[in-house]
Amino acid sequence: MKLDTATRTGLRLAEVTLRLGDGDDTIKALDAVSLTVAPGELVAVVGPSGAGKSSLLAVAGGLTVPDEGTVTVDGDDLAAMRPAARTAYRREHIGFVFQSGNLIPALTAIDQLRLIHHLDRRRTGAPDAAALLEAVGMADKAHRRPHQLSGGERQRIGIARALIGGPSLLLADEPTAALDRARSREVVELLARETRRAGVATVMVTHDTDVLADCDRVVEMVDGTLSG
Ligand SMILES: Nc1ncnc2c1ncn2[C@@H]1O[C@H](COP(=O)(O)OP(=O)(O)OP(=O)(O)O)[C@@H](O)[C@H]1O
Repeated sequence: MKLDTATRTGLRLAEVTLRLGDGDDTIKALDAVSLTVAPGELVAVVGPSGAGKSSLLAVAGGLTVPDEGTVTVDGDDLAAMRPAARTAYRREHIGFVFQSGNLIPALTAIDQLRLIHHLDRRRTGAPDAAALLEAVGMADKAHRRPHQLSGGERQRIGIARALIGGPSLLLADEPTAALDRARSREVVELLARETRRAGVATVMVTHDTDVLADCDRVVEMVDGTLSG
């Protein structure tokens, strides 16, 4: 399961500004935001509703190109890529974890991972599906479908699926929103452990103050600016 992580430098946002809306309604969803996340580091982003947390994940993941500033993953400038190249780059280097796992209902746990592996055939050196299920503590439930799993178990599969391509960057959008307190802690502990083991730079947006102790660093967004 060893990946070549020696050349990784992680995520770097430098003076990123993103304007949304038109005309007089234009707002700065991100206002000169700078953030560096090292390989193996888990950074939590907290802040009130509308502060710009989703916008931060969108630019970090190359889903939105900022108006100003640069976003680099392992030194590769996302904004400088053509859209098709950026999409390919995202598939190959960036993993996403969603609020509720977003699993495919008809597929077993291991097939959720194998599907991504299959779509991403070009990758070499990525961890195999069985090993990843083992790593997230789900080896004994590999053949269950999502409706036969708890919310926390589904989220474990969601994390394993995000890691299957051996990404450099992992972006998690409120991964504990659907979970109770104990399950939330377990899922974020897992995220922290896998972040370190896989040497991935992880950014997690959360409203959940219970899970912050398991993060390496907490930054706060207010009105499109970052502090912490
Ligand atoms: N397409 C859009 N057009 C105009 N304004 C937008 C658009 N999308 C988001 N916004 C505004 O940009 C700001 C930042 O939104 P964003 O979704 O990034 O906040 P957030 O911190 O993720 O909020 P929440 O915690 O509620 O998810 C908000 O003021 C929002 O109203």
